[in-house]
Amino acid sequence: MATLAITGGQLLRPDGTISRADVLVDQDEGTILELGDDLAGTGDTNLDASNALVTPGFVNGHSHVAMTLLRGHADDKPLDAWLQEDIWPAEDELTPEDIRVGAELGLLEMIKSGTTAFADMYFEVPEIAAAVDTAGLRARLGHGVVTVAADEAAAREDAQTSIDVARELDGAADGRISTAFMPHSLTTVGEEYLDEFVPKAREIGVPIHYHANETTDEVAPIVEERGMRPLAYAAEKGMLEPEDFVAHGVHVDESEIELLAEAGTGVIHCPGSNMKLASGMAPVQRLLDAGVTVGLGTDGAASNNDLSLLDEARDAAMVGKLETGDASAVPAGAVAEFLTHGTADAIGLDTGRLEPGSAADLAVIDLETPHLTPPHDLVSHLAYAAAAADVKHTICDGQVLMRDREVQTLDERAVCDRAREHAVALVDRAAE
Ligand SMILES: N[C@@H](CCSC[C@H]1O[C@@H](n2cnc3c(=O)[nH]cnc32)[C@H](O)[C@@H]1O)C(=O)O
Ligand SMILES: [Zn+2]
Repeated sequence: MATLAITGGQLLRPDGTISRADVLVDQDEGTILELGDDLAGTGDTNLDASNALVTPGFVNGHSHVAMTLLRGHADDKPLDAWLQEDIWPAEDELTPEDIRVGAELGLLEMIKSGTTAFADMYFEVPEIAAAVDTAGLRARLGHGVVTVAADEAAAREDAQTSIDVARELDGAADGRISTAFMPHSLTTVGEEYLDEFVPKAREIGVPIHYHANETTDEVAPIVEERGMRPLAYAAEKGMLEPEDFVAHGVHVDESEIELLAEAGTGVIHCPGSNMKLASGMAPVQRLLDAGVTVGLGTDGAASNNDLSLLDEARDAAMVGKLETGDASAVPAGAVAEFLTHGTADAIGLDTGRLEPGSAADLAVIDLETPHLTPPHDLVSHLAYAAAAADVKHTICDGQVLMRDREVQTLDERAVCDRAREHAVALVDRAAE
């Protein structure tokens, strides 16, 4: 058995407290063997965590990782115009190789900012899975279905692809990859396709993930046409099960909050994207008060514009206070849960807690820097002051993905060079 010891650090425990502990990892099993006062010298390899905070690897509950190629391509527009005028035309030009290159760039950024697990909706998913396999992260992947502009044959094929991808890739990358059926949203996928394909997702036993109630423009047509709130419609379509999770949930009313709480369906809060596209402020504290499982996501890099969950954590705390007018809303402890097991639970991945037997997915945050001094409260630092560049080691499934800020599984220079070339060529093609 190969072992790894992470020694000298302060450890974020599943109950949200922080105390001194070393960690011993079984690298073959990818699990934590032991937590102890003095495990220095017990591992085959050692990572130094002195004057550092050891946390579960961060979990990104909603992303479109290959969209890194479109970072900075279209800014300062609302959702509908942004998608229709800029993003979808550029995405029409994406080749499978572009998606592989964009995914590698996104995964590089995730590793460098302490993220070890994520949920992702995109297309050419086998390319993304291959990148995840190489990079070493854990993921729940799915093919996003859009039927609005498609004829019936193309729409059914798109939905069938989402089912096939979910079936075929589940368990890939030595079990680090799981999947979901991913209709894009309740307004971009026709009812007949939900009726046909939601039961197929249930048959193969995968969760359903979709964008919901992101903007008022998405809520109004459903209320008008059907006389019911979008999430009541989702429940009627069988898309509000405990394993399912929706992105955004910005414009949800009390009846929908209750539906989510009763169903046990998770909500992935994406405050950066919601602010940038001016979509609105999700009622996160009310969701928490009602008992809804809330996670955190960056959304794609074209609406954020980075994939760092530490930025997202601070945004979540700040927006939570602004939305309620109450400075005690969405406190640091809640944000620490969003970063770790809160989001893992929402997307159904068994990670986010550091205890013997659990997944060895960890991030080590260097505290030896002015903006993380003094150490009154390290949970506060996690929520309000830490940044991506403070992450010095990242471990997933017992493997060291980054050591001393040096990524081990991807060649940083080569990935960035390739991404630059592919992104420039892509935007040129889209402009033709
Ligand atoms: N099969 C579809 C792709 C769907 S993937 C998921 C889609 O979600 C888009 N997307 C990214 N961020 C958001 C968001 O915040 N709301 C809605 N859609 C988004 C993204 O650009 C991508 O087109 C097609 O071929 O067009
Ligand atoms: Zn999205």
